[in-house]
Amino acid sequence: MLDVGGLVSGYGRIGVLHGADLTVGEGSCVGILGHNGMGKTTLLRTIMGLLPARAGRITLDGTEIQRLPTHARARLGLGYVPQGRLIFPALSVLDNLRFAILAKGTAEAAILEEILDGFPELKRLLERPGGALSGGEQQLLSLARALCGRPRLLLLDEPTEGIQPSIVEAMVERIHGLRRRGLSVLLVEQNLDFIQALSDRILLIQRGRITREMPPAALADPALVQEFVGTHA
Ligand SMILES: Nc1ncnc2c1ncn2[C@@H]1O[C@H](COP(=O)(O)OP(=O)(O)OP(=O)(O)O)[C@@H](O)[C@H]1O
Repeated sequence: MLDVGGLVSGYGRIGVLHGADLTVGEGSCVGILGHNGMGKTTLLRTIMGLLPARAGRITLDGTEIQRLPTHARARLGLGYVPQGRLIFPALSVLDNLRFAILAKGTAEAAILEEILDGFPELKRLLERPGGALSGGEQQLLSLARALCGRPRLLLLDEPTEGIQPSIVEAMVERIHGLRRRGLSVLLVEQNLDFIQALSDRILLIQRGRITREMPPAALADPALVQEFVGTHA
């Protein structure tokens, strides 16, 4: 479904991705692991069109999208949950969701009902300002917002960062549920249990390139984890 080849991007004169290659098959979940600063967020932002690709190709279901603006990529089925839950803190939960639906331009009531059925935790918080939610609740809102666009492939950037274990479990359940309904996922994550629970394949990113692929079971090997994951570049 997603095919990325030779992707190059960065910030100003700083190169970050130096020819990244990866694929995500229809209905599958691919996890990306790597030390801090290796380019995981940059990879997702470039796929979503928030950063321009300087070279390389991004193909979604056979259509080249690397030159399309972000909203066109969203219309073709890409959804993005950025790191750090970029919700509107002053808007209520309901208005945060409405805003996302407005951006999609589809019938509000039907989508709202569908989304809230999947997020019972948010249903009782609809009038509360987004900024007054706990970190985990904000993360669920951020996920719910991305789903308002009815994506077929979801790009998830460290969804468990700074949230309590019970919400991590809820996120795993939620994402499993979405996958059962056919959603594909590209997941950047430092939480090894989370990435192992969700991914069919795990890719390692080192200095802006995908250098290795491994099955999720390989994360049981502490030496391997020590070598490729962690906080030091
Ligand atoms: N807006 C920016 N301007 C300049 N350099 C940036 C910018 N954002 C990120 N970088 C640099 O690009 C490199 C890759 O950053 P990126 O956020 O993609 O890494 P990451 O693998 O997602 O790291 P982390 O796990 O810490 O989120 C880093 O060296 C970072 O300092």
